[in-house]
Amino acid sequence: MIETRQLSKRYGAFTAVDNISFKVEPGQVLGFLGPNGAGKSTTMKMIAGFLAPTSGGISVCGFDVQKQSIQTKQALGYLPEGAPSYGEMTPRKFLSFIADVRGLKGKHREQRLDDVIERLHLNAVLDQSIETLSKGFKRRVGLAQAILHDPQALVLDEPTDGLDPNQKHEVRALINAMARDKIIIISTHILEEVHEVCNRAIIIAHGKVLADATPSELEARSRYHQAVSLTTSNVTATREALSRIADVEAVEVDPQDHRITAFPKPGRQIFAAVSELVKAQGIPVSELQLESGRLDEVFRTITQGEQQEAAA
Ligand SMILES: Nc1ncnc2c1ncn2[C@@H]1O[C@H](COP(=O)(O)OP(=O)(O)OP(=O)(O)O)[C@@H](O)[C@H]1O
Repeated sequence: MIETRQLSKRYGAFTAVDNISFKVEPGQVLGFLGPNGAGKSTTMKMIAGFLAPTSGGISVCGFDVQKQSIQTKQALGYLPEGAPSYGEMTPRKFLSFIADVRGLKGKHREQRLDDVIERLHLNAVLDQSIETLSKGFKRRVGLAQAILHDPQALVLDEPTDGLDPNQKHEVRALINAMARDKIIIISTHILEEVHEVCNRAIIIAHGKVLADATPSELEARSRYHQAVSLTTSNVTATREALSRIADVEAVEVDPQDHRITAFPKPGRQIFAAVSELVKAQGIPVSELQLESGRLDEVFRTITQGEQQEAAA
């Protein structure tokens, strides 16, 4: 388990992380979301033991991060923001160095090195200096060092930053494969990533936790939750017909793609009624979709609401 207890970090008078408490159990992939400067990296650095908290405590797999730093580092893999240090080293030398620091020996050492090199597809760049690698490869070298000792807990700061769509997909698959028995915390700006890899999400802003829920629970807070969207060439008539359905509260047309969205009255379901209407009136529809909710809208509402409160 990773546990933070009333964790705070202040830089002079500025509070970057403000009284954050949470527990993450094995099998959970926690997505840490928040606008720029929210305090995500600062929290992750404290969990990884790279930054001392101003107050509060952290334990990783039962070890106190500050008092048992060696045991914590054995139990934890950490991918910091940006590229690995030691840019003049090649990935081969860098990973070999990390293997030594981690105390890996003999056959096990070779197996772990082979495993991460293969998983992160590093073979082609093993002998090129890290500083000359593309951003995506630098990120993958960082990930390789984080998982090299096969730790029980992983803290990954923006693991897919700089990767192309194929690489993003592969790294998300890797995280999913590791998720079964590990404790994983990732920070991300990419909301679709939350769906693909996380089974829990914490939204923070100004160093405070504003939401802690599953991605589905967050989506259920969206005004699009249970709304029905469709695309048709017959926009005006369809809009009018939809607004006459008894359980429809409002109908909106996206000014950009002319997609029509019907919103249900609270607690009502409208998908069946909309489908029947489309069939009965022979409306030419190219897409008809029941919306689960939009995380981007929930994220904006939660974080901007907090900003407005802070300004008031
Ligand atoms: N060493 C430092 N001295 C003073 N302020 C700092 C220091 N490190 C971070 N901060 C401030 O603390 C706040 C939180 O920073 P942090 O990097 O944790 O945010 P973040 O959520 O990771 O942002 P991003 O999404 O942009 O990476 C920011 O306002 C940042 O400017």
